[in-house]
Amino acid sequence: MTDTAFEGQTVPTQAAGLPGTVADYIALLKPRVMSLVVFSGLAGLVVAPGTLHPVLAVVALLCIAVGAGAAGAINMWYDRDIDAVMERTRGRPIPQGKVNPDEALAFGVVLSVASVLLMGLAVNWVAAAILGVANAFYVFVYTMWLKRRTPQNIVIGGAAGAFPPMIGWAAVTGDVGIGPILLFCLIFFWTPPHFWALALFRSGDYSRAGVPMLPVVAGEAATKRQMLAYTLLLLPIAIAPHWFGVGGVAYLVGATVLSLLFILCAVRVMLDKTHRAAKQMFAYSILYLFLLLAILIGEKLVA
Ligand code: HEM
Ligand SMILES: CC(C)=CCC/C(C)=C/CC/C(C)=C/COP(=O)(O)OP(=O)(O)O
Repeated sequence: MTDTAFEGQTVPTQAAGLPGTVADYIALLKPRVMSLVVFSGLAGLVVAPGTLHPVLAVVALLCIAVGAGAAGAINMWYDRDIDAVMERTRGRPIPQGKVNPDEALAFGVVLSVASVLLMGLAVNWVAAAILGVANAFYVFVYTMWLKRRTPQNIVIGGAAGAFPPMIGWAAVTGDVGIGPILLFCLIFFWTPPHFWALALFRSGDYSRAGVPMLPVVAGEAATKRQMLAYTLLLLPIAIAPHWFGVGGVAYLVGATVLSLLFILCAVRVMLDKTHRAAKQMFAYSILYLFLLLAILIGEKLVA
């Protein structure tokens, strides 16, 4: 493998004709992000009324994992130009020349179609349809349409990541009611503070790549105000499932305390002149969603 200089960094060029390794293809699926996506699908599956055969439950989760990962691979294919100039993403398989863009696209498309078909044939077509919509939303609405055009990209595009609990729920019941809609809302309103916390300390990346993320376009102060507004909105939204029979008292208490801490994070970010509080808020955002979903799952399992 040879190396070329890229913006002061050393970036390996593609090893002539060599296919990427398994690890490179796994990296295309954005596995760390997708782990929480799958966990949110599991939460929908567990809290839905009724039961699903354990084998089918595993198949449903596998389809969510593969479908979401495949959308991530197509996102990496489309965004290969900006990924190459952002410090956070320039180590990815395509900008590193480890996977050919056409192969990444084919990989993503084949897995997207396969995950939806398998979900439909093995589980049910309602869950399959929502998986297909989530996949298409991430690829076409967020990645191709909004990401490079508007600072509201992740507010609208965030809907893609909010579908997995609904998919898990529909895998069990074959339909969608108020419960999964509220879980959708939870992730939908969680996404802006989750992402903008990261965008605050990565704004140099986005500005260099010409991506109009909120801190780049509207500035840090406006972004911080928006983050606080979303965390305030999230408090009643996070506890709402409890009033509709999804999540018991432990969930109500957990959602209240965790949401108040999220608001506190947003206040600290507003007062912080450095990016320390934003980094902590980004890490907390992941813990917040993980713990909320874990309480939901745990409570249902011990009931
Ligand atoms: C449009 C919606 C979203 C946007 C724009 C977004 C953006 C991001 C970005 C840019 C990162 C950094 C990734 C990296 O460094 O490789 C990240 C990390 C992460 N996101 Fe999100 N996210 C969104 C929705 C979600 C959803 C719905 C989930 C799960 C339910 C999620 C879970 C995570 C996790 C677990 C990480 C940490 C990954 C790591 O450890 O590196 N995100 N997110
Ligand atoms: C079932 C299904 C299809 C679910 C989709 C799940 C989903 C939309 C998760 C969030 C996507 C995500 C990591 C966005 C990152 O933004 P980016 O792509 O701009 O981040 P990057 O700069 O790291 O590429």
